[in-house]
Amino acid sequence: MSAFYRFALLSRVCNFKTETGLIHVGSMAVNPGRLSLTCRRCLSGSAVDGPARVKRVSIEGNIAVGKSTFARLLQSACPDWEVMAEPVSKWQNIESGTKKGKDDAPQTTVSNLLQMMYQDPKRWSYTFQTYSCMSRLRTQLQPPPARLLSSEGTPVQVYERSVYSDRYIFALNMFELDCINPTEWTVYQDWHSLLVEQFGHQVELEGIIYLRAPPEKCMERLVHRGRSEEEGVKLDYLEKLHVQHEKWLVEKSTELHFEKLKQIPVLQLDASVEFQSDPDVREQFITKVTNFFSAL
Ligand SMILES: Nc1ncnc2c1ncn2[C@@H]1O[C@H](COP(=O)(O)OP(=O)(O)OP(=O)(O)O)[C@@H](O)[C@H]1O
Ligand SMILES: Nc1nc(=O)c2ncn([C@H]3C[C@H](O)[C@@H](CO)O3)c2[nH]1
Repeated sequence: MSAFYRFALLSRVCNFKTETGLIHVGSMAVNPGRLSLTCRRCLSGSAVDGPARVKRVSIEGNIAVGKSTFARLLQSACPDWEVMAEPVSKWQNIESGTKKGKDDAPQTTVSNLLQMMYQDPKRWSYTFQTYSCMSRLRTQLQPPPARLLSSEGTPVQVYERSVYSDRYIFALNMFELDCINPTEWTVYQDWHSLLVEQFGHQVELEGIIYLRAPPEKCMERLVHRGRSEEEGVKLDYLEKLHVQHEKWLVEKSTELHFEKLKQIPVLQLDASVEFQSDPDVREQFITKVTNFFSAL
């Protein structure tokens, strides 16, 4: 595809305006902070139909595949898109403050549940999944910002992972690895189903973006990122998570328990390509995402 055609295509769906007023798609993420993006009608508009319903989409993918990086790209590309980050820092800093010291002064302990889970998965996986799922639920229940509610385009709330990957990727994987025992797995599934059914439409998604890359590439990025809790993560673990993603989102062989989830459209993107230094690749990604959102 020629550069001109790409430019024309992207300009049709989403006009990016620089500070100078020039439409300048190619430099979009080179320096996103400098951009003022205007694409109120970048998605099939509902301006004439009254307030738009906010669509909800999750970004799924293996550890270190690039979800946060991709999410930042989306956030800078269109004001109608609101990205909700995975609450990792909450899992790393759990404050418990009930114990009293000798002098009766209240004491606060901070624990890192992410680290505890990686260091002793048999002991902590169930606890981790209860907390990760609860924090994802809280994120998915947050109302959209006013900016999205008053949008004349098609506003989209984008979540980094979801209550569904919590169950069908991670908790399932931990069960299969024997880090969650059969009783814990039954209990987890029971409350997970109850919560998702009770919250109904509030936690439903309209679409999923699957960032796909070979586990070896994710391992490379994980090592490069150097998050201390992940020091002991082996390629074998990423391979298992890759298989879980493939079964759920590509082969569709994972047993699902929610009707809407069985029909959900999935946009698959090749995340093994380097887009941070390549504006053409970024443009292609944004175009695909824009078209995907407009079709939901
Ligand atoms: N397309 C890319 N090309 C090259 N490097 C990338 C790309 N995307 C992300 N990275 C790098 O890979 C590392 C992991 O990226 P990131 O933190 O976005 O992953 P993630 O999927 O959000 O991770 P997690 O599963 O832990 O939430 C970072 O160092 C990031 O700079
Ligand atoms: N066991 C387990 N269950 C989850 O639901 C889950 N979600 C994320 N993670 C790990 C992956 C990254 O190291 C880090 C940030 O994504 O947290 C999880 N680990």
